[in-house]
Amino acid sequence: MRALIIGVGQCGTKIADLFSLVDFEALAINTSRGDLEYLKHIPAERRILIGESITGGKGVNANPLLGREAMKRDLPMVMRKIGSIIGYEDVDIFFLTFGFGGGTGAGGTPVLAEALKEEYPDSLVVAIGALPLREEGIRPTINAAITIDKLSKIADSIIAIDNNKLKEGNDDISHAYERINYTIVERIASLLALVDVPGEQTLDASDLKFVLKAFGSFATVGYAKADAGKVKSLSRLIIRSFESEGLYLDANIESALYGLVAVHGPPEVLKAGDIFEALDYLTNKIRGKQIFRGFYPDPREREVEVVTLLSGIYESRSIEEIIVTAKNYAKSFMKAKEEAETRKRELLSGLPDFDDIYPAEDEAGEGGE
Ligand SMILES: Nc1nc2c(ncn2[C@@H]2O[C@H](COP(=O)(O)OP(=O)(O)OP(=O)(O)O)[C@@H](O)[C@H]2O)c(=O)[nH]1
Repeated sequence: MRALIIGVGQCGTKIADLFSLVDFEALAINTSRGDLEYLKHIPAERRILIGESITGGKGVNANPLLGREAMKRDLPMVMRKIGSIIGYEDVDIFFLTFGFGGGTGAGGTPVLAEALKEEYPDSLVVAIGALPLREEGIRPTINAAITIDKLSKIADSIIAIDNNKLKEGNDDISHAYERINYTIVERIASLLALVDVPGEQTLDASDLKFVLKAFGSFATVGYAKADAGKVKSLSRLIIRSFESEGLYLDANIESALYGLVAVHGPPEVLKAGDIFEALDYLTNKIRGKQIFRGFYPDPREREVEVVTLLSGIYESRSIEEIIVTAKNYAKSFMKAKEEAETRKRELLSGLPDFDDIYPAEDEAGEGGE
């Protein structure tokens, strides 16, 4: 299976950079030259500066209108670059990584997603976006809500990562982001690493594409890992991967349409009875009742790793909170704006124009003679 990871904006390019570290094909797109230079693993020729004519390479300061414009202006150059990386072998899935709350990622990602869909209709476009922290204030929430709406009409699935759910205690923010980014990459890389790999019962690219082709609804990746010697019940470990602590989005998994579970570990632990018990449980729990599965017994392995992907989710508290907050804010903002306009009209109405007060230039001249 071929996946191409494209990071947009600072958050997105940092995540793409980690994918590059674990050997995925990745590229980085940003309006900020400094942020592109800061990356460690994506080669320089795969870092694309956009919107230089608008921002001078200095970023868009959380303004998604500028992020959108930057991507639009430089889209031909971006698509040429992507085409040259792809060459003649098809890409199965484009993963676009970005932060929902910023300007470059939120504004630029939907534009790029649409162009990719048009140019590569057989490939999937899956958005992987970090949702803003509550304490960041209203603008990131608005940016996120509008971007969710746009992507839901373009992308095949949206894997939303709720920063609020992954941020722990008093972690300082840059460490928190770093840890969250590792978590995202570890989970998705583990999942992708198990596709098209020989095993007991395997997952291939078409299974993964089937699960992710979910008309722009939400998907979430769960994960659980344990020392093989310490696993008392594999079925409980599997269930843990998709119960709430395993997921990084507050979501009602019962609303999911499709699921996929991959289990990797030493053969003596991968007992069929245990695996089927957990799969039956998950199949009955989700609305769509379709679960794809892959078991990968590996005698060299000492840990058991479970990756779960649930898609077609349309009930999520994390998402609802953002949409409702943005809608309420928009409503009260529009009302305040209307009131301000009414007051302005009332205050200024009845004022004369200059010519009502001052005599015209030639009249003044005549008067002066
Ligand atoms: N998980 C995660 N979230 C991040 C990270 N960096 C920023 N964010 C989130 O992403 C949003 C900001 O997006 P950025 O990527 O920094 O912004 P940008 O797209 O580069 O846009 P501009 O900075 O405005 O040019 C905020 O809501 C942050 O919470 C990160 O490294 N990891």
